[in-house]
Amino acid sequence: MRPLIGISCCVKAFGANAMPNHAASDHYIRVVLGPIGGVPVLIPAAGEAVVAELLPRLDGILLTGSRSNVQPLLYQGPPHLEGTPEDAERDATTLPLIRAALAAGVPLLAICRGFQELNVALGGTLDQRIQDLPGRMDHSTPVDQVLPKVRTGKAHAVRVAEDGTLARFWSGLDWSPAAVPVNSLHNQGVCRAAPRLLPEAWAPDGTVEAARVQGTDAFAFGVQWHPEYDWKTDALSRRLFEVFGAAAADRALRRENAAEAVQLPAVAAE
Ligand SMILES: N[C@@H](CCC(=O)NCCCC(=O)O)C(=O)O
Repeated sequence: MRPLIGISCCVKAFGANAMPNHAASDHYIRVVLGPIGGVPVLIPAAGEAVVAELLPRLDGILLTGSRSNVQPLLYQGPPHLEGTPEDAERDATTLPLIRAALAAGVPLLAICRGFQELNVALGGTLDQRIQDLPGRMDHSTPVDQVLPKVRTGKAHAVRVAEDGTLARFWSGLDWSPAAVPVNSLHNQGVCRAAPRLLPEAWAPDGTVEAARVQGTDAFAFGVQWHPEYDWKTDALSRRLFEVFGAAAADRALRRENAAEAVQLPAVAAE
């Protein structure tokens, strides 16, 4: 049985009359079907009650990137600059989803906005426009930029902790912890890391680029970059998804065994 991987959706207005749609990019569907080796299950941005129903049936959670941003009120931050996109319904779904997934030991991989959500869900705060802060780099992409290479190409290098979980995921591959090239499509980033979030990779300006969640044996990891865009050509991106997929497959097996164990007494009684 392939693991069921929940994918967080945004609420986006498009189509006839710009009606609201619950949507996730095709890249996330392809990466679940590809190196993760699972079956994609879209999680609508429909709030906590749906999370409670869905989570026990899932084997992994993939938190997606988005042009929208976590509402500042959720981390006691100053209001966004006018025109900064938010998605309150997504926040009302993903933050409880993250806390519940960690409590239940459901493997979780968080990408870009998902990584920022992970930090906020666990009590951290965000910088809203890294490019405006003194001494920091511009990690963003112009919104009118359509060249595919912006997503698949590399924008800067990150330094990776040599003794961390990311280094372990990548063991046996050809890479150097001093400089791993990544793409970059964000304005915001971790300001104060949540107490349970342990940073494991940094951009040259100190921006946290990857972190693991402490206090759980489950796979619980986030990256600020976008491995979903280049896993076909980048072995490090691909490996990240494969390790997550293996953790989800393990959970699927345990769920299946537990379901069989529950059924056994009933069979014996017949
Ligand atoms: N809006 C946040 C999060 C950035 C993010 O998740 N970007 C995804 C962009 C996807 C794409 O354009 O291909 C921020 O700005 O930090």
